Amino acid sequence: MLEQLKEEVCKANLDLVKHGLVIFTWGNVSAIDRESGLVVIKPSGVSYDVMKPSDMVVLNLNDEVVEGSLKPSSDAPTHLELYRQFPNIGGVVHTHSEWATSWAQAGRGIPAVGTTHADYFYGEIPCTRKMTEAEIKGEYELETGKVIVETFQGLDPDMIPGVLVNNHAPFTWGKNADDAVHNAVVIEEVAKMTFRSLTLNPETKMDQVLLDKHFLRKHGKNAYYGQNK
Ligand SMILES: O=C(CO)[C@@H](O)[C@H](O)COP(=O)(O)O
Repeated sequence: MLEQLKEEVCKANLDLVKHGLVIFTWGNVSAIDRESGLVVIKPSGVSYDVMKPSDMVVLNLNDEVVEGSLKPSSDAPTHLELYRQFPNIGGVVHTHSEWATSWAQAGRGIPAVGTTHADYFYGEIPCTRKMTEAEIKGEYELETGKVIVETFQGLDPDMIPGVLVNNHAPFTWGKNADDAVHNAVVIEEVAKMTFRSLTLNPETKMDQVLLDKHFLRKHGKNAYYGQNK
């Protein structure tokens, strides 16, 4: 099981490069085996050019390395906090993709103004609040995870599978690593298109009925916004 998950996570990390979402060693992808509670994540600082499945690092949800000789991604504490608090997710992605990072650095959430967005995110993709000095000076990556979870109080992470971390960059998630990468590609595309739409027409908005139509058609009748399931 873990060997297959290492293959999947390694491929997902390499797919970030394929989709043009990362350069150098930026970004990271992980996945969790919910049965064992073990998380497989990219090693820190390793070039994608030489990355292979056996380089992946295995952690438990207490952030302890249980397998692997390399250092886990520096963002591992953020991934782990999301797995602890969002029980339905199976994969997490972090990138510094250009357009989504621009919205994050501006401290703005991405509003839903089109059906491309609505097919994947049921409403605005939120931006977290600024982190406090204490949070930044503390266990920064863990605190980053906590501020993401705080941002989703009253929101359903299964219906909005992504977030912009203020002054930082996007995180996305999904049912597995591949799904999380898919959402990372989409958040970058809607970041680009929404910026252009608002530049052309700052007043543009999307009716709730159209948002409902597109999201509910793709994700089923039980999906609803702003309530706990
Ligand atoms: O967010 C960041 C840096 O701000 C990360 O995306 C790093 O760029 C990748 O770190 P590793 O996963 O290689 O530790």
